[in-house]
Amino acid sequence: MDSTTPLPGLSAPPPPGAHALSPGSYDGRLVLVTGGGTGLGRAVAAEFARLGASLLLVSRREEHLAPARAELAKVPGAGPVTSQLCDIRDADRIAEVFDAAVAAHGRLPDVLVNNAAANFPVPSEDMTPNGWRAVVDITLTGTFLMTREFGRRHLAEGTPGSVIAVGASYAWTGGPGFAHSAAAKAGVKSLVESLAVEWGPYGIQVNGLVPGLMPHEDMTADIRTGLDRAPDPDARQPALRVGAPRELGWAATFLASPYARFISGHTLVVDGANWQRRDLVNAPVTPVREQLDRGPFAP
Ligand SMILES: CCCCCCCCCCC/C=C/C(=O)SCCNC(=O)CCNC(=O)[C@H](O)C(C)(C)COP(=O)(O)OP(=O)(O)OC[C@H]1O[C@@H](n2cnc3c(N)ncnc32)[C@H](O)[C@@H]1OP(=O)(O)O
Ligand SMILES: NC(=O)C1=CN([C@@H]2O[C@H](COP(=O)(O)OP(=O)(O)OC[C@H]3O[C@@H](n4cnc5c(N)ncnc54)[C@H](OP(=O)(O)O)[C@@H]3O)[C@@H](O)[C@H]2O)C=CC1
Repeated sequence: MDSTTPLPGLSAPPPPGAHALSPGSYDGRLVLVTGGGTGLGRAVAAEFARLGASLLLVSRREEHLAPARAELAKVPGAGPVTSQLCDIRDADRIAEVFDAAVAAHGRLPDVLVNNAAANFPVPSEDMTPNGWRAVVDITLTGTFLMTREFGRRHLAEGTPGSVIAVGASYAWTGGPGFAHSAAAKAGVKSLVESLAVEWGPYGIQVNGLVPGLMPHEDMTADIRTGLDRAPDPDARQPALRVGAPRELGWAATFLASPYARFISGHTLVVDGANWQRRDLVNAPVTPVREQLDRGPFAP
């Protein structure tokens, strides 16, 4: 390969509609996806549906859930798709969601995908206590409350289950400009490790799943604006491309499958090695305030 030949990077994923596991692998299984109405949650739900799963989508806004329900019900091979409105910070409402799952689907969810999270870019010195609380309560406490209810129900019934918690790689590295979310995701990673040991004896597997940069049309405006400031996102990744949401879905369907039953307490990163990236000569530091176009700090 001479210096003029373009580098291949990591190959493009198989096309939408392809699946890694056999058709019908999830027939008769119920998968609950929080935040399943938008973005990566909807993409993960679609891959379970393609393999025959029934779905229960959970989030706060019907305008997110209704179109997703309609779209996912049309996936060839999908089981019934229902949804429940719920703020995952509300433990009482979460209990009602599990009651509704049994009423609608005749079974507890076999798989819980904790995908819902909250995030906005902000320099830490500007962050309000309420802004911190909103992100940590949704991302960490909400994940705990959903997982606790899933575990309690299965322990009471003596049935097995699989939990996946969607994380972010700044759980390991810290996330300048996203300190609340990074701290919460570090908590999620730790929670996975604790619960995998606590509940393994009861047949409940608990794993983390971390997407790399996977742009999608539902990204919040301020994250989208931040990304738009950096042209050619593909060239900024070691894979020479960003991730496709379906790649997270394929990883999730593997992690909750019988082939991954001995994997528990693990956090799988699907990011083409982006979080491992280190340069001998780093790019100059741009302070977070400057990245976010903020003027000098004014207390
Ligand atoms: C430098 C930019 C680079 C960008 C490129 C990198 C991208 C990497 C991203 C990697 C990881 C991604 C992780 C994700 O989690 S993405 C998921 C994002 N999705 C969501 O957040 C869901 C939708 N979001 C929300 O609903 C809201 O943002 C919120 C989380 C705040 C919802 O909570 P709640 O309904 O309780 O919120 P309130 O409206 O009552 O607000 C609570 C306090 O938070 C303050 N707030 C809210 N939004 C913002 C904002 N955009 N900026 C600053 N502060 C905000 C709000 O003011 C409240 O605080 P106060 O009462 O003190 O005012
Ligand atoms: N996209 C990316 O590149 C990356 C994403 N991630 C992670 O992937 C996951 C999905 O992110 P993404 O799809 O991009 O983001 P989205 O903003 O599309 O999804 C967030 C979802 O969470 C739901 N949600 C937020 N707050 C609550 C709440 N209190 N109760 C119930 N549901 C709630 C929202 O639905 P509603 O508003 O209806 O409540 C929405 O569907 C998150 O865990 C995120 O941290 C990590 C790294 C990179």
